[in-house]
Amino acid sequence: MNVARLNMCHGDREWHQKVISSVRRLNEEKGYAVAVMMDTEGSEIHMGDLGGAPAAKAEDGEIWTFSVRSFEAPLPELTVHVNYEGFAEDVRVGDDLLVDGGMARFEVVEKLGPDVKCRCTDPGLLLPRANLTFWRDGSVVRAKNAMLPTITSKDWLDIDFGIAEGVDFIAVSFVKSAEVINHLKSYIAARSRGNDIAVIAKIESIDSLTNLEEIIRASDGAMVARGDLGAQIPLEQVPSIQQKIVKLCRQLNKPVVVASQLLESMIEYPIPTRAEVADVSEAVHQCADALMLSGESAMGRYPDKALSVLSSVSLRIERWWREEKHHEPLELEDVSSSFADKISEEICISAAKMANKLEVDAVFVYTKGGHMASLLSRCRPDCPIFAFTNSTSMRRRLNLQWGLIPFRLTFSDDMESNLNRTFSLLKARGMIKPGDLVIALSDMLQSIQDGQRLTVSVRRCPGPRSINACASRPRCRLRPQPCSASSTAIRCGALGSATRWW
Ligand SMILES: Nc1ncnc2c1ncn2[C@@H]1O[C@H](COP(=O)(O)OP(=O)(O)O)[C@@H](O)[C@H]1O
Ligand SMILES: C=C(OP(=O)(O)O)C(=O)O
Ligand SMILES: [K+]
Ligand SMILES: [Mg+2]
Repeated sequence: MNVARLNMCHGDREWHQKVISSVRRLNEEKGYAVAVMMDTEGSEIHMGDLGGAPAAKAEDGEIWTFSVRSFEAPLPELTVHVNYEGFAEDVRVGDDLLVDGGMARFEVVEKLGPDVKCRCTDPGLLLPRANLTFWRDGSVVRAKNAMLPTITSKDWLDIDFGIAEGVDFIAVSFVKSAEVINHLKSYIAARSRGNDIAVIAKIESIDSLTNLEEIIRASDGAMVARGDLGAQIPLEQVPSIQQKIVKLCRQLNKPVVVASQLLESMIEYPIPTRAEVADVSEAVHQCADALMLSGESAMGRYPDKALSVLSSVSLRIERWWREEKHHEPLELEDVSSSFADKISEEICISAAKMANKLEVDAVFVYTKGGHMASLLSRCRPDCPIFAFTNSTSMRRRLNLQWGLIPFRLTFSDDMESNLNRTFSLLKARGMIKPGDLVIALSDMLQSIQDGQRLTVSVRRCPGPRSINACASRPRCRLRPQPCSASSTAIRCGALGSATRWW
């Protein structure tokens, strides 16, 4: 895994703090760079805790009470609490009430003050804190519920917690506009004392689709949060919207995560369905930056298996796609706003083209702010990109982006020494071998080399060549790491040519 997501809908801060400490400890002990992403709860409408019961079964035709009243455990029979006070006002008799996007369905039959009586029309299992949406005439109802804030007072406390803990990413649930992203970014800038936290917009509501481009422009990345998205729009629209968001993010040079239900059946079974494997394959083929598990690793029976399946399927698809040269090149539009940036952008485009044409074994990029690495990742070259940065937090952050294998390196003013040290570092890890052809580029060379625009160089890895130099040493970053009850994301694209070493 490359990123651990903490979903603030579940667990308390103390619990999340323990997960963060475990990730930190593993990073230190094993030299990993697993990043932490905190994910806000937002104003989602959901059921209560079912009075401590793990689940409740709703049968066809049963009349259930959905109430905004609070109850002492145990709950009265066939009754659930709803967390949103305006619920009874917003719904109308005849509305459809969907639990978890349709895992169970009810029809509203009567309203009695704070209580709403509903008849079960699709029987199913109700899980604690399950999401609720109500539908009228084929669309999700947007009444007073649409006015709820994107970041609630509880979310602000969670965000303060995230800043204090030094998380790497904050993912904002149910984003409706770019303003909320801008607001959060200034809030973070004022409080995090130079420790930049990237803000990821979760695309999972109708409003986020209406304002898609401005939201993504304002954010440092996006997540196609298909769980809630599929509960807000007709399901058949989700695949095309996923494709559109992934493409748009690449055009705008923002990392994009495809999330939810990738291997859903592995919550219960040790192997995925064929359809799930095809879904993973599609996301990899679309060149998404990262794929995210949720229930599979948060509460499933096979969290580590699910992660290995996600990793091995992605590896296989990437290898196939590279060997067969299956990808259609995407015409990249300009992203740079200044001339200096434009130079970096053009260098990256040329370097990626060169890497593919010369069939080099790797690209090295030396970057302090991460910009050059992300511009290179955007070109999706056919080889791994080893990114060297002088900060551990930037290293973790780069871990989300397609194709980047980030390392921390104390930069010296002498670029030759930087290069030699990185050759040694990667040789020692079996990631390159003597004789390998490498393209090195940097967004620091300009200042180091006193104005010379020497930013791209083609090298061979020094040392005696030996065919078996890197034989069969599995790379430690691919071993699944323990991660109880949080979501996990893996980054795509970094592993292609490395797989032949297995
Ligand atoms: N920290 C946690 N502790 C216990 N259960 C969790 C935790 N995180 C997630 N879960 C369980 O895993 C399911 C799927 O996780 P996720 O997609 O993150 O949440 P949700 O379904 O609420 O959006 C949740 O519905 C919940 O039952
Ligand atoms: C990733 C998602 O958000 P969450 O799991 O927080 O509901 C989703 O809805 O797909
Ligand atoms: K959430
Ligand atoms: Mg969601």
